[in-house]
Amino acid sequence: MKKNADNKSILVVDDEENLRHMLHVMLQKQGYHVELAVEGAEALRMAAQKDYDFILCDIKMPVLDGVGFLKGANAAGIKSTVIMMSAYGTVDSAIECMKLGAYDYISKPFKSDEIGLVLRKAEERERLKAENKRLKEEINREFSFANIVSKNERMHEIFNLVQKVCDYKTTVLILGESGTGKELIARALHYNSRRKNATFVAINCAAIPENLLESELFGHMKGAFTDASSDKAGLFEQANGGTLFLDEIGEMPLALQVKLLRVLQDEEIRVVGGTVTKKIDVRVISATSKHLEQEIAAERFREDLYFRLNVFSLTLPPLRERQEDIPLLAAHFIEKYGRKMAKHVACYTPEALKLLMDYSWPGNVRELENCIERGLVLCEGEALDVECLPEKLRSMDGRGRGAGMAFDGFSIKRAEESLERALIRKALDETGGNRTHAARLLEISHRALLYKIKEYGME
Ligand SMILES: Nc1ncnc2c1ncn2[C@@H]1O[C@H](COP(=O)(O)OP(=O)(O)OP(=O)(O)O)[C@@H](O)[C@H]1O
Repeated sequence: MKKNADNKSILVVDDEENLRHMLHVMLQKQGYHVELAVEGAEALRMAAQKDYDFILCDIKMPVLDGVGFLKGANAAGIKSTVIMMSAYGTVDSAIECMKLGAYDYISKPFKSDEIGLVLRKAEERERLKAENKRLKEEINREFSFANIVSKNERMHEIFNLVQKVCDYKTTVLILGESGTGKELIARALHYNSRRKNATFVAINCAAIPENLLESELFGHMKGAFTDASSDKAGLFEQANGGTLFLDEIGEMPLALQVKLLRVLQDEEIRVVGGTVTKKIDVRVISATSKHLEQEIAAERFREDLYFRLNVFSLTLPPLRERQEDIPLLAAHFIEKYGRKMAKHVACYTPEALKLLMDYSWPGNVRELENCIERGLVLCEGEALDVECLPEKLRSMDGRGRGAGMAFDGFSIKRAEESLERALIRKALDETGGNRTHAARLLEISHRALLYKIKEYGME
């Protein structure tokens, strides 16, 4: 017979000598390393000393039967996968064993193929469990603080706050322009908390049509509306025990804001079309790039919900206010995409860095990440160079020409900032970094220049 068990260990527990012998021979042929016990108490002693992959255990035995063995195994924290063998008349006990944590049961008498099949199913489950564990660890690593890059003081204050608040159920509101890392911080809050083994569910409130958002969040009963052909659990239920991230909360329709407030206060949901309420334990993190105070003034956002969400708020600075992060983030993304594309790009050239530093990044870290990913596709050398960067960055030649073009949006304030930054850099270049002379060239006071250098993080 083909060996497929890869020398996995198995403990056979049965008081019938013939069956023990038959299983021993058969399982050994299939490649298992087999050991034997005659009843539950002996099996418990053996399993306490050695981690068997599987335990094949009879239900009816003298001294300690299968049910007693399972109870003892649970109490001793034995993690082996247990498969029960039930004889005629012990099916009820077999079901009790499943409730106690046995993986499956097989009815006696059985054919060798049957036992092989159950064991292979159990092996597949073990493989999936291990894979799941590995993926969870990978996710935990991905959203650990080590992967959130910054040396900016304000960002470090935020990391400290995240660490302080992550284990509490306190609702957190994350503010900041698009692409500043709000979702990344929300995930860090979840994956560094006691909730990390439960689900993190994210929803973008702006991306779901208004009429579907309620059922998406709270679930619906079959027939609640025309398309509700079956019961469906909502995101709150999926995130039970974990975290629900409500992105673009500023886009939530007013009618739904009332319902969300009630859920946050009562910690229970009512599914659409249902009559009963369900208790839920969900930590809610919300985020927006809008000014919610302005939304409240315009009567588009409820003040009471704002106070409920804003128990603890974190404001992420835009990338243009933490320029010192640009080289770090660029190196981080070069490493990340270099690895993904299997390309050995070590770093960036000084000229490329200058362009990255001069640009105002209206799309913040996301825009920088996209720019580096695109750059790596084009890059043929050891270092990311100017020609791999998008035209909009290159059109700023460091002499201030086209500086306004570095800004993609419509905000006059941001365009002015972008132009000011480029002119300051140009003046500093021209004067070899002499701030007094640069201020003179710029026709502003020395004090004003120092203030602007600090404000734009150009030190
Ligand atoms: N400090 C950082 N270190 C490493 N990667 C970052 C950092 N900040 C943001 N990123 C990356 O930038 C991208 C955008 O971040 P994220 O989606 O969290 O932004 P956001 O503020 O939620 O954007 P939006 O408001 O548009 O949803 C992501 O791929 C994220 O991993």
